[in-house]
Amino acid sequence: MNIIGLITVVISLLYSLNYILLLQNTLVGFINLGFTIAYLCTIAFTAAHHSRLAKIWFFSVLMLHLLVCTNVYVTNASGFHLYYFLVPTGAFLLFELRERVEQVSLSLTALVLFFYCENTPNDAPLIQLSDQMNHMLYQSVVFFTMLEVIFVLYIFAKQIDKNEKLLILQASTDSLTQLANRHHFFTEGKSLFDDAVEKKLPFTLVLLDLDFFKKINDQHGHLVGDKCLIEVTSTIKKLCRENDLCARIGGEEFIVAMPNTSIQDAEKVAERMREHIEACKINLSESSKLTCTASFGLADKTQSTTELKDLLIRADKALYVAKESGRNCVKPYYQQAA
Ligand SMILES: Nc1nc2c(ncn2[C@@H]2O[C@H](COP(=O)(O)OP(=O)(O)OP(=O)(O)O)[C@@H](O)[C@H]2O)c(=O)[nH]1
Repeated sequence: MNIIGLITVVISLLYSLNYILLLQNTLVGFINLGFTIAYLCTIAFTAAHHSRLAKIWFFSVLMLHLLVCTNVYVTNASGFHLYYFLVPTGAFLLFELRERVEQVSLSLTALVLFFYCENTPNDAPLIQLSDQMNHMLYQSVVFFTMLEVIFVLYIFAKQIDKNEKLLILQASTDSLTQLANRHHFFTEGKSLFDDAVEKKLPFTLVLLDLDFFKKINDQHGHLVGDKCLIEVTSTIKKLCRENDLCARIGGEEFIVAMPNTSIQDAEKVAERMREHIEACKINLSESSKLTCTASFGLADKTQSTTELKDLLIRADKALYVAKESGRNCVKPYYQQAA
């Protein structure tokens, strides 16, 4: 709103200077300066967080201004009433979606005023203009209208782009940990896996699950449980490489896809993660701290794993073995095959 208000202030100021300096009519110039100050108030209202009032004020001043231009300063031959076309576009862009009443009523008012100005001749304008000057003003109106439409559409396109990016991010991110969610993991992970198959490069999945997490929730509450999940997330992220894909695929279940990593190397990383999680202390109060542990299951791409889900099944089996072996340990799938 501030940018549009500011642009309008500049355009209105240019017209004021035109009336005073070129057309030598100080009365009209000063009336127009009054409207310029009124546009400036829009910025003041926005700064004072009266956003809805600022928008209503802006469009009301604009419509009154156009009426005065067309029916007091000059005549409709100068085409000032063409600026009414900007009102519906601006109103639908600037008001919130729920502010339908404002959008529709301002647009309808602009429509009515346009036809009123179009059909009402001004027999006694304050400035008598030659045909040439009328034509020049008419062209300036078309020029500024087009400029503002381009600007408004540009902002609109940027807003759509921003919203689209936000929606994509929200649809692919876990809101608590900000990690990729299950859906995103399977989409992104599949392309990483397929790439590894194509290039015949190693690829390992590390699946980890917090131990006795239900007990943590039951004893300390869900907020503390959430704190654990956030802490574990930061530990995993700290120890992963940039190319690894980390995700939260269940309540207390995380996964890391490690492209171009052998199961032996991934095991070392997983062991480091396990140690860091075990060493991590979550503050419950000044004097008490909570620790948690996690179990890990690993599986790597082999000749017999043609799909990501095959790897996940194996990593899940390895995780089961880790849980059965007393938890807080790392179990690669190949150890069980032996
Ligand atoms: N705080 C919190 N808890 C969650 C969230 N999602 C799932 N949980 C809890 O995680 C717990 C998982 O419990 P279980 O599946 O029994 O696993 P566990 O207690 O960790 O036992 P093991 O995995 O066998 O060591 C449940 O109590 C869920 O309510 C979450 O977003 N926040």
